Amino acid sequence: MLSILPGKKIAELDKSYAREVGISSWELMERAAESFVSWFLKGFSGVQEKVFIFSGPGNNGGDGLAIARLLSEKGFAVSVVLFSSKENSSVDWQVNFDKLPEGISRYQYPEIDFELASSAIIIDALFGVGINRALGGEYLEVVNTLNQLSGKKISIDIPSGLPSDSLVEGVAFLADMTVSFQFPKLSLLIPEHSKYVGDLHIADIGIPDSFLDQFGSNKSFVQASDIQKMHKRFDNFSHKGDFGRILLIGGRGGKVGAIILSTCSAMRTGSGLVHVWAEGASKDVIHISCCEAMVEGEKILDELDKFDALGIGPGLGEVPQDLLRNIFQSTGKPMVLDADALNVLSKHPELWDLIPKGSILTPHLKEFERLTGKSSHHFERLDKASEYAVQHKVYLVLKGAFTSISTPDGKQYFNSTGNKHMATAGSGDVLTGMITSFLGQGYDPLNASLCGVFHHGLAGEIASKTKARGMIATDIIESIPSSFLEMQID
Ligand SMILES: NC(=O)C1=CN([C@@H]2O[C@H](COP(=O)(O)OP(=O)(O)OC[C@H]3O[C@@H](n4cnc5c(N)ncnc54)[C@H](O)[C@@H]3O)[C@@H](O)[C@H]2O)[C@H](O)CC1
Ligand SMILES: [K+]
Repeated sequence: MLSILPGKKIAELDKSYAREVGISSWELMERAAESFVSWFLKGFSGVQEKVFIFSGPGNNGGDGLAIARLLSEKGFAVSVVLFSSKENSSVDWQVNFDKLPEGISRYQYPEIDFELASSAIIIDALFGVGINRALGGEYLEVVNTLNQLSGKKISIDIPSGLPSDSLVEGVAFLADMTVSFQFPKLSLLIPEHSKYVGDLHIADIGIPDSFLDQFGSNKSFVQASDIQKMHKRFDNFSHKGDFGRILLIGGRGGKVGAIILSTCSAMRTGSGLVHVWAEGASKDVIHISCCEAMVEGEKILDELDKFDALGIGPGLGEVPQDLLRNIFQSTGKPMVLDADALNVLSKHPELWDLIPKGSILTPHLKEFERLTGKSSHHFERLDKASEYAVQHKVYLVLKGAFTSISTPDGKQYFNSTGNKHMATAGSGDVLTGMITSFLGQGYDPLNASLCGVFHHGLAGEIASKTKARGMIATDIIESIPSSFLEMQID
């Protein structure tokens, strides 16, 4: 799992890692440049466009110069645009400046004709995590000009102008892609910054996770290799009881579709037995839509103990708070709370401390707002999510791009899968079914949340390969099995 360190810790990280393994800071920069170039070659090998690299005065600019050299060695037509004099630039910048091969065109800003770069690939190496104020002067001018150009735009480490741990002030580079070193900076994961970041890629520069752990960050970025280790393994003697018996509660009135999506998702996630509590005409509809499920009447609420996990909320509609209160008081087991169950909690804070410890709440941004009030930006929302999780000893899954999972012990995990096509009706109901399924299969609440969120995103990515904008929640469900195959989970 990749620790996410604050920007101001990164210089210290570089220094102590270089000392530990006996390499120079220049060698670490070279690794970063090599890692960027190997990513670049995967997507841009053989393209005819010129490459323009805009290099600022610090080590981000130094990365840019090293990348210029490496790309030129690979045969790309590279130009660099410089801003500071050699003496006013960082030490490793100077080393890389001296290593620039003859074949690279050099321009000292403002002596550059932007017509030359109009359809070139633009690489932004103006500022990285060392930015300490809003862009001004010639940097503001150049970023404004670059933002108008039509070619592909790539940022090194972080789009110039974005601070690594707080909200942008003023102008920043609008990248199509950002290649961030070792781990994503927190700022790259917040919705307000997505238009600057574009597609995010993480370039490994060889600092082991265990080394990053020493810096004691409470935030981590979760990738496929982490998820693989979290899955439970079942053997050939396993029977359906081992895969858990769960109860989903919702689907009243006109919202039966929501609980059907959760039910089918839970089945596809591997639950052995899925029961659904529903009312009236909903019962038949559920039976027809998911014939593997068992549909229950109100009596089942007196037998909650026989279930390994509960998922409450999708399509539940408005219910008296007593329904939740009774459920909370009759089982101490962690459960998943979503949608209308969260709306009841928003109106009745007196229920918060009755929620069984270790339960998983899965609000989208609006539901979270109803629960904890308006936030002025996502950094504040993340802090509130963490506070809520710690205070009420629950897991808070805040849904959206890079869904965050806040834990009762104050940690925060960010998911790496999913895409914009998943912002479709019912997508959240699918997630509820998946997390409840993992919980019922005996995963602890953290692993159930992380695996649920990860596979939900991966299934969405798989489905959108053929469905793109036309993808619907049912397509995500159909792709859950492929997400297991892709991750080699049997
Ligand atoms: N482990 C890693 O991730 C590695 C990252 N590398 C790269 O190094 C940069 C960070 O380099 P640093 O020199 O600390 O900072 P910057 O390049 O961002 O620039 C700092 C430089 O700029 C001045 N400054 C700050 N803000 C402004 C402004 N608005 N206007 C003008 N000048 C400004 C500041 O005073 C400094 O002089 C990291 O992002 C990676 O790209 C290493 O290459 C290897 C390991
Ligand atoms: K940059």
